[in-house]
Amino acid sequence: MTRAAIFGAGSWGTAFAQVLADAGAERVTLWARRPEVARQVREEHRNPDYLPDVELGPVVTATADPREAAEGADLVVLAVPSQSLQDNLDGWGGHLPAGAPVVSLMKGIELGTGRRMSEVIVASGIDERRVVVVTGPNLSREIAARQPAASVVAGTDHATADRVAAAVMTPYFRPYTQTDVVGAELGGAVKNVIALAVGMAEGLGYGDNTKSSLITRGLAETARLGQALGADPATLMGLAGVGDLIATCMSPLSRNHRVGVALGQGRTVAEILAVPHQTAEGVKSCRSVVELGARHGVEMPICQGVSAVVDGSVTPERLTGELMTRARKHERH
Ligand SMILES: NC(=O)c1ccc[n+]([C@@H]2O[C@H](COP(=O)([O-])OP(=O)(O)OC[C@H]3O[C@@H](n4cnc5c(N)ncnc54)[C@H](O)[C@@H]3O)[C@@H](O)[C@H]2O)c1
Ligand SMILES: O=P(O)(O)OC[C@H](O)CO
Repeated sequence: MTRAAIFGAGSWGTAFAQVLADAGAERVTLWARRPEVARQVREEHRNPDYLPDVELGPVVTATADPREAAEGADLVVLAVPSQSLQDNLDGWGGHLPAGAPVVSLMKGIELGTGRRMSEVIVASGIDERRVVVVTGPNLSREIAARQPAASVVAGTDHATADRVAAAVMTPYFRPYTQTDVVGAELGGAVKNVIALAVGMAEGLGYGDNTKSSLITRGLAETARLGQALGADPATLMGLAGVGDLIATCMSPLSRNHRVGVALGQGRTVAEILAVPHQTAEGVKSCRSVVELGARHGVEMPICQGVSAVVDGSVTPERLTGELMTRARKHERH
């Protein structure tokens, strides 16, 4: 039976704790940065800041001490904001148990380096074969409500991915194993940026034709980046690509979608982020995705446009005009 340590007690870390518990884990320990969150999970079996309506079972506990969280764990899960991963690993990476699979739930690209989260983890000294990525159309509130969903469990070592898949399978959470870590991570990171664009379209008052066009052309950008980085195109046609893109772009539960709507309604990033909110990875990763694309000669006009709106150099209205008046081209190019 699994003894899991989850680093990051936000929406997804907490919902994933419930998945592991429902899949039969013996113990799930959440590491929370704030002692108050750890106390509430431990004593009240709730995480009011992130999943207020969810009662966590007795198997789920929490601590603010990373050493205590990691002690005796045979499965490690990382669920902190992507841009904080390196700092976090610098702080407590040394406590992670040797040999345990390390699961990344994060969907972002590191600013400045263009690294995927698995690359950050491997660079910290963890063997690549231990690293597994769980990604797909998995909005935390729906998973926490035990609504059926499928997911991708990707690892370069299939046996490790399969072990993780077995540890998370429940009647409402269906994992599919994969060995294409690059495609799985790119799908998860780029869809957040496209969801910002789709949200902007909604905020501007546009309808489903506009959103569908952005989703489809966003997928074309993701596929081009994937091809340049060696991803399997089939991965991006699966749950980690199309699946997550649809869920994130269309759902009012998506934080990226919601930030996009606010931008489309004319609010600035500074105004939106001034209100305490949960992580919308696309706000930071839009720039790193564009830089990664540029480094590999990949044209990503929607991501570039989103990045320009986020940095305040273009308005969503102007971006619409710019995207619609680009030179005509063949659909496959
Ligand atoms: N929420 C979802 O539906 C969902 C689903 C799949 C994947 N993800 C991905 O999971 C990752 C985590 O997202 P989330 O939804 O749990 O975010 P969240 O904003 O709900 O929670 C983030 C957690 O990290 C903590 N945190 C913030 N800054 C930190 C720092 N510098 N160091 C350590 N901890 C810090 C917060 O206090 C919080 O506990 C993201 O990469 C996200 O894209 C989220
Ligand atoms: O709320 P978002 O926009 O971070 O999206 C959550 C998940 O990644 C959806 O699969």
